[in-house]
Amino acid sequence: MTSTSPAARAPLGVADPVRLLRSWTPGSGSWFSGPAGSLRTRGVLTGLPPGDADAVLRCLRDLGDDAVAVGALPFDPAADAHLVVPEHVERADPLGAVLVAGPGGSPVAGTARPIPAPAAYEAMVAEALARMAAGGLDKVVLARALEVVADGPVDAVPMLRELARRDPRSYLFAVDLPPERAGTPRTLLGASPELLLSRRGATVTANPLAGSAARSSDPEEDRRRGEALLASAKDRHEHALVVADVAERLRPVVDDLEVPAAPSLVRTPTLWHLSTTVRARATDRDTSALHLAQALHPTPAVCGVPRAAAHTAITEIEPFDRGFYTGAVGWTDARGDGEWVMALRCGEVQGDRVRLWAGAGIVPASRPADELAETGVKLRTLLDALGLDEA
Ligand SMILES: C=C(O[C@H]1C=CC=C(C(=O)O)[C@@H]1O)C(=O)O
Repeated sequence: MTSTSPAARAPLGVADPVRLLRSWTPGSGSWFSGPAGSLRTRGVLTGLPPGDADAVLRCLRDLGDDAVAVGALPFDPAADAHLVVPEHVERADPLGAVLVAGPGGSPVAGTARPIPAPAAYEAMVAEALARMAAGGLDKVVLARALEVVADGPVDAVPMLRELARRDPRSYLFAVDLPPERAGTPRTLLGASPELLLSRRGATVTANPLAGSAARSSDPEEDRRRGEALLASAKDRHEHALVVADVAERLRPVVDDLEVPAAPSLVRTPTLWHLSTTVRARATDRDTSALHLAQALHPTPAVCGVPRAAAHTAITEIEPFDRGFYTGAVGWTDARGDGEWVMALRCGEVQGDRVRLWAGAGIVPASRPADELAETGVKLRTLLDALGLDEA
């Protein structure tokens, strides 16, 4: 069955996930795919208040039971979110293991400038370690960026297909952002491994990740690296800080919180991560997925502990504004259901520019060279989609 329906009125259709992916073009709306399904939106019925989850839920309820809001939350909770009610919404099964056939497109020709230079990123990590030694900061996530300037306009379509081809089981997204230049679409696209929060009926799920190790092409070495990550005291500590924060912030707004005592391993094509799936029951119909996502964000997987000190350190140490990177992308609907995914392993495409980012959690046992290398591996997700070698 396939249908395209006005978001606010008719039931949502169930379409072919590959067709939905193939239907996406920059500026035409947004596209999401994850283990629970795919979503493609078109047009804008109305914009929404930038950060007010109560007002968003009220507005969706006024529009009808099937109304959906989609968009992106910035890293800085004080900055404006970008949320819209689309004109049309289609849903499909997860892309999952579905083969996304076809060539990914030719490599982008151009230059990539690291921001800051690699040695300066190591100095940033050293600065964070000095702040930790001085007291008052237990963990901070520090990011670096690559600014790609291409020889012509960058086509986000083959990039998205290549991301999907390489990792169809990740949380894939292409979100329309408000253009900075009239007539030039601006898209945030990526393949994130991390679910910030989903709510389906009463079931609430969060899946914090923190603690990473590069994969190896040799199966034996790859397995060894995964096991070493699971046994690493430094990474277990980095991870535990995130899980504790997520549990503490969810507890007041949910029932029956279940937090596993130890993490497990998850993998992307390039990295192993420590992962904990937190489950709970939502009891209040006025607490939507957006409310819950905002209650958690920014978790120490992207900010740090304590949150305020980490946020200050990020603002003072990083040489750029993160914008929507390390924010969240996703949707919430009139019933309060929704899914918000961490905006990681992503890039922003606009005209002839692509900006990509990667960060790493810094704890007192971190070493600058290791964190630089880890961010290099994380940048590969988007560099591979662009067909570029630089990291
Ligand atoms: C900040 C990023 O990853 C976060 C999510 C998973 C693992 C992380 C880590 O091990 O440092 C980071 O906290 C990023 O990919 O840019």
